[in-house]
Amino acid sequence: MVTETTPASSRPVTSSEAPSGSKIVLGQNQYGKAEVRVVRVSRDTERHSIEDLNVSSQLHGDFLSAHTEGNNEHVVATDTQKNTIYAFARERVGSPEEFLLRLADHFTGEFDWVSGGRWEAEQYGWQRIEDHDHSFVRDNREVRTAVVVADGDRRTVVSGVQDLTVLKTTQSGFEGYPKDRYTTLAETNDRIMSTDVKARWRFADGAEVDYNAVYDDVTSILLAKFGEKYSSALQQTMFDMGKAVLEAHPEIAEIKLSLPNNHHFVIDLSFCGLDNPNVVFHADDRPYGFIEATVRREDSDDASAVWELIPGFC
Ligand SMILES: O=c1[nH]c(=O)c2[nH]c(=O)[nH]c2[nH]1
Repeated sequence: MVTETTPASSRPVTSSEAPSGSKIVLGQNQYGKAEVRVVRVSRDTERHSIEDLNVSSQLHGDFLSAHTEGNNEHVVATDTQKNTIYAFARERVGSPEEFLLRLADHFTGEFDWVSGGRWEAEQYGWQRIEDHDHSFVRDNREVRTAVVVADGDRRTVVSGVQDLTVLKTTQSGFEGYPKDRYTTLAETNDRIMSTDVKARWRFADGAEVDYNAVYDDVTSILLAKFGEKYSSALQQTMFDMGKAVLEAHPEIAEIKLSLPNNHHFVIDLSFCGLDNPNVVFHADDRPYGFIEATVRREDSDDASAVWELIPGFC
């Protein structure tokens, strides 16, 4: 007879029977290599160029026996996934979206049990130093992002931008909001408005896209709309930004925006007898207002399964 020393309730469940009697099964799972930093130098001529990416690969498919039996015959090693990223970069990158689509096709085509996955990239910009052929300075203006979700033959491409910090010194206000006993905020029709633009736009299935050109145009539209007209609230400006992107790009089905309101408070300088007509501000880093929305075509398809794989957006 085996003597029990650990109370049954605190033992890990090692069989497929939970204490409640219901069977324990493997739920959603994915695995791969995260954050493979790959820098590709194009050096066909003396005038070099750089593509600087941070790529993650996650496979979906039949990996049941790896989890439940320790059988790795389906487990394409994460190390192999990393090597594949480097090897594919040897041929070309082109755009993060095309690069990820090639990885998706490779892994789903090469391994029968890989039914799909999620490939993601951040891309960092470099600018030439004074038109130099092979010297560059990192352009930290923003980070470009791309995600490809594969599910069988379906490919969903979501492009994006983040850390694009913008500020306007006037033509922004916030008035007409409800006042209750907790309200202290003064109404204003002249304030600084600033945010770090984080956006993701999903392409309609099967769209033929020049991803680099669309990226440049979408970021220009977002910037132009931020400054263009008087803002009654960040909510209004955000919707205008998203709407303008969809109006200009029929191949985009929807765009999600996630915008912190980087508050700038006017400092009261009366303590030393000075006025302050919106000249000196305190740039507060927290707390911040947090304004998020999806702007979409009314008849766009439901891509909620894809968005579940892209956290951080409502
Ligand atoms: O643009 C704004 N939207 C808000 O919802 C809000 N709330 C707040 O206190 N300030 C602001 N500003």
